[in-house]
Amino acid sequence: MTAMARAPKVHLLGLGSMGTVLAVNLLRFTNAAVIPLFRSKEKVDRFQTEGNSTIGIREIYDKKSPLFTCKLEECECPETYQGGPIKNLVVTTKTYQTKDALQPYLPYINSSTNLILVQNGLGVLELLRDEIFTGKSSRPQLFQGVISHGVYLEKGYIYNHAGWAPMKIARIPWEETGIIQRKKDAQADRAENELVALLMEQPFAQFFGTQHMTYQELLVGQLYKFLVNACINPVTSIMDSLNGEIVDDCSDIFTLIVDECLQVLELSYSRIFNYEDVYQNQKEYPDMKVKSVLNTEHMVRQIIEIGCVINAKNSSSMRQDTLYLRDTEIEYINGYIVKLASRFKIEAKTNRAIVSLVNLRLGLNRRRANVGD
Ligand SMILES: NC(=O)C1=CN([C@@H]2O[C@H](COP(=O)(O)OP(=O)(O)OC[C@H]3O[C@@H](n4cnc5c(N)ncnc54)[C@H](OP(=O)(O)O)[C@@H]3O)[C@@H](O)[C@H]2O)C=CC1
Ligand SMILES: CC(C)(CO)C(=O)C(=O)O
Repeated sequence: MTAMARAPKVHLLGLGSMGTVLAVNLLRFTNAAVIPLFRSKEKVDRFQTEGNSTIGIREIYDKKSPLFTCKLEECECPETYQGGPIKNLVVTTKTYQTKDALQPYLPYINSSTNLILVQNGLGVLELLRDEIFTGKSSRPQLFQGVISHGVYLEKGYIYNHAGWAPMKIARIPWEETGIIQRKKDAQADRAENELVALLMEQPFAQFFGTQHMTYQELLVGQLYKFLVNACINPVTSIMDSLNGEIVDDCSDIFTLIVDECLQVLELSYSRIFNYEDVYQNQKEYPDMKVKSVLNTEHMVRQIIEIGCVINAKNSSSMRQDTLYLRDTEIEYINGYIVKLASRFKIEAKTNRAIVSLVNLRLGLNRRRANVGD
């Protein structure tokens, strides 16, 4: 039986920018049922009454594109959820919201649940392993989505899809020892796993740009995307700018940030940075370029291209947080480098300064909102 025939149910935790772009595209291009899990009954009621249970995406990267809207037939929150075990769970909350958001649904997540994290940054895997899913036998099937689409709120439940870029997906191993996967491991997921099959189903995969791969390939993509976020997100927040506005003058600060991040990441992800030396020409494993991709000069060019050119009209997710006076993901991005560096007994002064400046920007915005400027 194909995924199309079964109409998979996808529960979605985090109906914000990323959640909405995924939900709208899943509903447009597959037969999946998407069920958002809201924070509270009050949020469900507001969505149903003020929002008429409708979400929308305006693809502003394509001037001719109409507004795509979808009505969500079912939605839940911790007070109302009475369903059985959850089969497919997409987590699109901010990283720092993950633990609280998952907590009410833990009784419904088991070893048959497919749980995919679609988030920026690093550090959530450790959180899930050490603080949430501590019992090994009941851990869900875990996947990661590394997403480069740029999306921000227009108003209500309508979001602007400002930059189109692919989403890479792979199974995450729960243990460090499993980080190098064989090509046939990924092929098995594509054939047998409902969530992977759904996300790779055509025409969804083509329109949304999903690419499925082994974990080590995803990890290179994740570190790459991490470097994009370590530059674009804090710098646009500190400067309070759209991504495209900093295009001409950002390469110096980006070089400082990337150089320091790479020094620290190389220490922690040595198996990935040494992959080419060990696995080159081993047919069971994918060929992968690491050192020619994850180096400062190449990355700074790529970050400017993805962050400031393709996503020129985007207001980064961290800048959105500082504008709406919400906590930011800085501890899972530049702050993660600071913590990792201290584990290796080295200093990460540039990233430490970046963390302080983002916190200063958020503090200043909150103060202005409270006492005026
Ligand atoms: N926006 C972008 O362009 C991109 C974002 N990303 C990454 O994707 C992830 C999501 O970001 P983004 O979509 O921008 O974030 P948003 O803030 O737009 O969305 C997060 C959503 O999670 C919901 N949420 C938070 N806590 C809970 C909870 N306890 N229960 C239920 N829902 C909850 C929020 O609802 P509530 O209103 O109740 O707080 C909100 O709707 C982040 O890691 C981000 O870095 C990646 C690429 C691009
Ligand atoms: C789209 C991009 C790269 C930059 O805006 C992003 O990931 C974000 O805003 O968090």
